[in-house]
This record gives sequence, structure tokens and C-alpha cells, in this order.
Amino acid sequence: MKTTIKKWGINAEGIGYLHHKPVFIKGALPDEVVSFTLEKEMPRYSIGHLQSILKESPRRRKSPCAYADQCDGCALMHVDYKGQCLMKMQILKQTLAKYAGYRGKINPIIKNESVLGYRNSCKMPVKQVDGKIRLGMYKAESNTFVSIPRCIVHQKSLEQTRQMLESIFNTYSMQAYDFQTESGLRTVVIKEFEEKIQVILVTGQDTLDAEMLKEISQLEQVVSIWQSIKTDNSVDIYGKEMRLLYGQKTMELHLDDLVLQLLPRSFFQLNTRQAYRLYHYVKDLIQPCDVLVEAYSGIGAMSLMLAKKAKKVIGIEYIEDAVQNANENAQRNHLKHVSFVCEDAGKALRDMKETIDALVVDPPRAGLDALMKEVILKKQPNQIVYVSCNPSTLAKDLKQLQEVYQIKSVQPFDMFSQTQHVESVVLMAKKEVK
Ligand SMILES: C[S@@+](CC[C@H](N)C(=O)[O-])C[C@H]1O[C@@H](n2cnc3c(N)ncnc32)[C@H](O)[C@@H]1O
Repeated sequence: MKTTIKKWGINAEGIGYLHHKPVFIKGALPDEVVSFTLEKEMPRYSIGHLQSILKESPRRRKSPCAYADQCDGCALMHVDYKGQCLMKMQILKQTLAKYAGYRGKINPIIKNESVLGYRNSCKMPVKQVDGKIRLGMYKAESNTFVSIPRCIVHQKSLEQTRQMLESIFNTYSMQAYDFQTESGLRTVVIKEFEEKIQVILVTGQDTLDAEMLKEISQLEQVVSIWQSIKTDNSVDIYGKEMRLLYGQKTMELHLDDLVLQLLPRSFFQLNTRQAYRLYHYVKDLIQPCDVLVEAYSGIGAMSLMLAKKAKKVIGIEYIEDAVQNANENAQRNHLKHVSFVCEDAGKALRDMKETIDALVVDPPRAGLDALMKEVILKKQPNQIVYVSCNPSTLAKDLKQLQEVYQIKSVQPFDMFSQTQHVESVVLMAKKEVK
């Protein structure tokens, strides 16, 4: 079968049509003519399997990653950077129009200066492949493990450390996790900030080899090793127990004149440089006010960057370690008017006594929950800045918030180059009552 690809799908598939029904074809790009076989037929769409490209898009390139065909991590490796930015703009525009009815201006995407080697952290599952320990990933929506010998979106030293760790694990005959014996290595998490590296080994009930730990501690830039014991099947990557095996407890990171600390469980944006630009962008949007709240505040980086914009700043976050970091970060930077509460964002906002002038929300991919939206529409802060990493949930949330708010600006950022993901900042102000 043959079709011309008309547009992008949200997961970077090309969308063509067969008898007026959309066909999603992974690997095909807009404007290409492709031949495909039908993989799955649903009532409203079909899934096609790309066979050959009969007319190639000028945006297609040879993938710079040797593992792109096996790894699902970066859906746009075969698209040049101009094409990637066009894809993100189109997806955002299409999604905001479809779900939020917004057809206004979208600013040009703020590009990533380092389109490779930008990721400051990785979380990689571990498996035994041909008797050797391998770090890799699971293919999307499947249990298929793919070992990744080299990843080019990781920061260079992060990636070097990852490869050396894999080799050390094999030297010491470390085993991948076994659910029967509840022992072995499950996941390896590595984070790098300012040329310092934190290693977190998620394992069963293992006592780790002292010589192996010594060798890891001697790797260049490694400043701490943690072990997290996890024997359950919960979605949380870490177990309840987190032991510091070597080095310093927190990682440090500087943004302008702020010093920020991070514990292993605390979230920080994956692309440090773009996060910094995004925080500055949000800072410029916020009008000076009395009370500013940031919901989903992580270690408080954005709240602290926004400190000068309000007489009182309150951050809300439900991970205890992140809140501890955030409050210590506020103290350490002598920002007495900034504080953080550990609570579900919607509940904490509901229970807040203060009149909120400006609200910044930076939720996870699932977007705002029902309580959060209900509370926002009830409390009606004058200004809202919505930072989103998922256009679909952003658009659905905006649809509801537009009962009271008007969208003033939409600014996409490319935080995750080579992938289909797009970060957006939407400024909203209360509609004038006529
Ligand atoms: C996208 S991150 C944003 C973090 C922060 N704004 C930053 O720039 O580093 C989302 C944060 O929301 C937190 N979170 C997720 N669901 C939450 C909830 N229901 N209530 C409070 N915090 C939540 C996560 O732990 C994570 O730190």
C-alpha cells in the first residue's frame, strides 16, 4: 500500500490516509510518499508498518545514533534539527487547537544549544544478556529489554561513567535482579551536575562488594554512591530504604547567585541549561505581587529564582526529600520569605489561607488533577503560568481554565532534542468581567 504523509502524530509517527482513515506510520515523515503494510485496523484509525520510502523528505537524515532502530528513547533521531522543531511546533499548535480551542499565536520554539549530550541524568534498567550485566531500556509499552552500548544524548562524562560502571559490574560478577531471591541489581541512576556525579544503585537485599564500591568511588567525578533497596513491584523507581555508601549526601548546583542542593530522590529538570533559560523566561512573565505560589516545585529552583517577584513565595511539592532540599535551599540563600510545604499540590492550595496573586504550576506529564483545577477556578489568582511537558494534558487543562482565564502567550522550549517531547510555558490572566 502507498500513501503520502500529511502530518506528524504526537508520538512522532507520520500520519497518512487510507480511504479517508488516518494511518499512523512509525518512521515516516510529513511530505514523504511511503509504501507500508497494515499492522492493525481500528474503527477510527490504522497502524501501518513502514516498508520503503518512495519520496524522501528533505528533513530526513542519517541517524547520528547507531542504536536508534532498537532504542525507543529518541523518536526523532532520523530528522534534522529544523524538522524536529517544526514537528514540536506543529504538535503544540494542533493539540491546543483540538483540545483547548486555542488558535492564537505560538511563539517560535526556544532552541536547545546542545542538541546532543544535554541529558544530566539517566535511569537505566539492568538485565543479564549472554551472561553479562547490561544497562539499557525497555521498549515503549513492552517488556522487551534493549541494551544500549552508547547513548549520545547523555552528557559526555555521565555517559563515560555509565559505560565504566557496566564494566565494573561485570568485573565483580554482579548479577541482574532476580525476583525469586530478591537480590541483584535492578536499576542504575546516574546524575551529573557541574562535573560531579552521583551514582544510585537500586538493588535487592544485597550487601555490595566493598572492592567494587571502592573502584566506583575512584571513577573521575564520582562524589557519592547510594544504594536503594527495592524488592516490591511498585512503580516508584526507588525502594523505601536509601543508604549513602560513599561520599557527600547532596549534590550542588548553581543558578545565577543561588546555590541549590539535591538529594537522590529529588527531581531536577533533565536539561540544566534549558531549565535555566526557562526559569528566567517565567521570571520575566511574573508581575511583582504579594503572594506567589509554585505548585509542583521540586527542589524549589524556580520558586527561588522568582523570589524577588513577591513579598511571600510558597512552593508545594509532595516528595519529602525535595521539600527538605527546597527549604534548606531557601535558608542557605537567605531568602526568608520563601518556604515550601510537603503536601499534594491540590490539597495544599485548597487549604492555603493567603490570597494568591500569582500561581506557577509545573506538573508531571499527567497534568493538573481535578482537585487542582477546581481549586484554581475557585481561588482565581490574577496570573497563572503553566509550565508543561505534555501538550495533550496541557490543552485539556487549558480548556477548563479558560472558563475564567485568557491565554496571553504560549512559548515552546526544546528541552529534549531528538525526542518528540516539547516543553511549553503558557501565561494566563483573568478575563476582564464586562
Ligand atoms: C515537572 S516536575 C517540576 C519540578 C520543578 N518545578 C522544577 O522545575 O524542577 C514536577 C514535580 O511535581 C512533583 N509532584 C508530582 N505530583 C505532585 C502532587 N500531586 N503534589 C505535589 N507535587 C507533585 C514531582 O515530585 C516533581 O518534583
